[in-house]
Amino acid sequence: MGMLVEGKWHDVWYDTSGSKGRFIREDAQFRNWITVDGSAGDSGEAGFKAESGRYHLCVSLACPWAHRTLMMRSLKGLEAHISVSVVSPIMLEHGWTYHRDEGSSGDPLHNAEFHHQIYTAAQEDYSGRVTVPVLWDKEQNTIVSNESSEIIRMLNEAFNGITGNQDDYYPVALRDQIKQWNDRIYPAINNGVYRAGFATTQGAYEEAYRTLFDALDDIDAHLGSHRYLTGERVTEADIRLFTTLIRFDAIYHGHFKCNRQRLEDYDHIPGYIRDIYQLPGVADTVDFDHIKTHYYASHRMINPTGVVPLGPDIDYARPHGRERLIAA
Ligand SMILES: N[C@@H](CCC(=O)N[C@@H](CS)C(=O)NCC(=O)O)C(=O)O
Repeated sequence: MGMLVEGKWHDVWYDTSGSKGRFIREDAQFRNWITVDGSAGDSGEAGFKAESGRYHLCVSLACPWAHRTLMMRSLKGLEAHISVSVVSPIMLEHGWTYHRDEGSSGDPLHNAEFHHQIYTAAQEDYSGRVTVPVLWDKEQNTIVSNESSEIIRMLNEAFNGITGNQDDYYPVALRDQIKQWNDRIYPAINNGVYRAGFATTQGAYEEAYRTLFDALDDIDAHLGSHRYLTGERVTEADIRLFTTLIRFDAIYHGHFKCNRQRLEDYDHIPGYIRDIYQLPGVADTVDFDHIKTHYYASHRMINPTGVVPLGPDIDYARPHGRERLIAA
């Protein structure tokens, strides 16, 4: 774990000393947009036009933020149009790497050994965290975006003319509802599990834990009468929630101390997880080997031995029974 300072790699863990032990996630810095016609917006920088074969995603199969982009790529039928490389699940003093012997696909873009080389290839003097996902433009040789919430919106709408896939996970009529869910779920759940797991004081941990389970309780109750968060159709809010939920019992419950209960012990959340898991193509984006190896073997500050637990043994392919909520 580390970061770049003016293009040079430094091996440092998250600094919580100025925030009373609270983990604060840094904002992503590359925030450009792919559009249908490549229009650059008002700021005048070069635009990014949706084209088949031009863009590439660098992901970790372990990372819930990167997982959003893989899910959207799959649901929108973009596999043949946007290529992917996968980092090693083990992230230690060099940050994310492309070590093939540890399960990485290698880096087809620059044959880089380290993911931070992708950042300095885009911007020589980059300062900041070196995260996945990264959406890379092979034409301009630069990073379009390293913010998953924005990448999934681009994948949802910019490539429809190329794929013919018109499925809309961010429909205009549901945007207010989606925003309300995202605004609650991001701090309390997506980032909430990290706030619990990376807290370095008892108070910071307890605050995150309570907020997390309050939100999960509310969602479980909501899902008792709604198949998906906004009702009858899957939206980006479900995709964003799913990537945290699918990791919860295997990782966050133990490793991040989110252990009031397992998600499997809720009434409605387990069926909801399986419902999304069983959407076409989604199961193929879930890799528990990478997920478990990454968290348990990389966060040596939390798990110094790096030993990876064998359980839990949960069958996400078993029937979910949630079709009944559509007719209700
Ligand atoms: N806001 C970013 C966050 C991405 C992120 O934090 N990814 C984690 C992996 S789960 C990462 O790469 N962390 C490395 C680091 O912080 O040094 C997004 O949603 O894309």
